[in-house]
Amino acid sequence: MIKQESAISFKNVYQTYKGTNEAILKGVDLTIPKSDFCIILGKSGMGKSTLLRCINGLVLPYAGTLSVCGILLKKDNATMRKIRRKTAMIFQEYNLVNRLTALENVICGMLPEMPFHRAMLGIFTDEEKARALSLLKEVGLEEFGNQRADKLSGGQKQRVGIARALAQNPQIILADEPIASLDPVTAGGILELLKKINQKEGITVLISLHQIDLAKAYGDRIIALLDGKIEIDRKHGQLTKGDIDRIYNSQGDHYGNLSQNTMNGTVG
Ligand SMILES: Nc1ncnc2c1ncn2[C@@H]1O[C@H](COP(=O)(O)OP(=O)(O)OP(=O)(O)O)[C@@H](O)[C@H]1O
Repeated sequence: MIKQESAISFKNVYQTYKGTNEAILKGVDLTIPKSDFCIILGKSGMGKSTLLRCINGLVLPYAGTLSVCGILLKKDNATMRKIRRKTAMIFQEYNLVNRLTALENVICGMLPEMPFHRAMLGIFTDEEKARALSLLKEVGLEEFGNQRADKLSGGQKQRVGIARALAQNPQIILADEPIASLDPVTAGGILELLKKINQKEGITVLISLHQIDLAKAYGDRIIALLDGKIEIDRKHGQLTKGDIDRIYNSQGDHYGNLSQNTMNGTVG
């Protein structure tokens, strides 16, 4: 078997926030190979967002090692810049600039690579505009380039968020509850799009979700955080009811009886 290079590698990683006594991540060991499409489950507050934020250096572990695309995460600007150029984030609330058009929002993904004066003055080349347009086409929004971001629907905004992420030419996409504000059909469309991008371009995709049914439908791999560690790590189709019990009903029952709501619906 050919050994796959890893995109992300956590080794015994601990993380905490300032002013918090207890660690959030307590010895995370996790290897994500290149081109994985991996979904992260876990009860609210278990550290899914924290795990994603560690990967692009928004928060830093205090112990253990974390490598991203072969680069060891360290608290120096040069390393951070390198890692941030390889990782793009997609957010639950889209984080678009409302007063800009869809096209301009996509171009925002290219700003780190642009000369400072052009980025400051908003002077974009025809090539950059054409690339942004082709990315809008890729996410199905070719005709919405001139639409202000605040005039788009939630699903359209998230598609612009995905196009903006792609404009960064990332090797890894980190999506933090990207469908939490969307209806089920639109949500499925967004996961479908991320899957297509993963398959077509080989970009590693890591998504935190609360929807077990969608995690099972789309995740090639499903991991779950519990008490600061990776409690469950399953390939597509292997997640069991017992796993779901462990993820959501351990330590007393925060969510009522497991049964119906966690097997099929949204939890969090
Ligand atoms: N900036 C912060 N400062 C202090 N504590 C924080 C900060 N961000 C998150 N936390 C705490 O860290 C823990 C993990 O939060 P995190 O957002 O990573 O969990 P999550 O699993 O993504 O939750 P959810 O599913 O509700 O989004 C929580 O107890 C949260 O209160």
